[in-house]
Amino acid sequence: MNKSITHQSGLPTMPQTLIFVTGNANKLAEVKAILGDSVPSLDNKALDLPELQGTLEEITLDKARRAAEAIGGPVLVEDTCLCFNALNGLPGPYVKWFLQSLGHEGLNNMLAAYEDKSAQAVCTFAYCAGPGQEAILFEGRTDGKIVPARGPANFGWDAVFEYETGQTYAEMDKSFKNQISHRSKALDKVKAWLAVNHK
Ligand SMILES: O=c1nc[nH]c2c1ncn2[C@H]1C[C@H](O)[C@@H](COP(=O)(O)OP(=O)(O)OP(=O)(O)O)O1
Ligand SMILES: [Mg+2]
Repeated sequence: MNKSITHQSGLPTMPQTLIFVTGNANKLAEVKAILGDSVPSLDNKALDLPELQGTLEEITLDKARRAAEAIGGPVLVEDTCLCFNALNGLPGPYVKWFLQSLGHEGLNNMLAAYEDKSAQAVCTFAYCAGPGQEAILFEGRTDGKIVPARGPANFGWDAVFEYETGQTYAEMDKSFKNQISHRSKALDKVKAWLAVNHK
């Protein structure tokens, strides 16, 4: 159970344990590696929450609300998008379903008609203090381009996303990915905010 600090007003604020809710073990491993001991109160819960359709902000805010209701306390969630510039940002938040149906080759084929293979990896974290509370967003973006798969295929679209070094995310040392990734950029903002607001 979460313990909470009580303000003079009597309203509970900033409970000590923050639950990161995700159904994705690879995301969890990266979040733990990036945050290290900097957020000692972080725990996690494996739940695959239903996701709304809409903008990435709407989807992540709604995901946070559902997570806070499921957990009954403060939560962190994140939603990851892969946005193809030639397709005005699609598949974006729907990349999970495109990847599941079409695979790495299908993601490449989606861009066959376009010269522009550039893409952005976007990670949006949301913090929600509890059921019925408004969530706050933290976004990180990394530019790259879509290439035929190279490297281990064990995490989503890592093998088809090439960074400016010429390596795909999948070919990188994990520690290097965790320095330059969309997720690490978003977590820098989360970390700074938690340091002030969540003790
Ligand atoms: O760094 C990444 N490198 C490669 N692929 C990635 C990355 N991060 C997420 N992904 C994949 C997982 C899923 O196919 C889609 C995002 O969908 P998304 O809903 O955010 O993730 P999910 O459903 O697996 O976990 P969650 O329970 O946190 O919603 O992109
Ligand atoms: Mg999901």
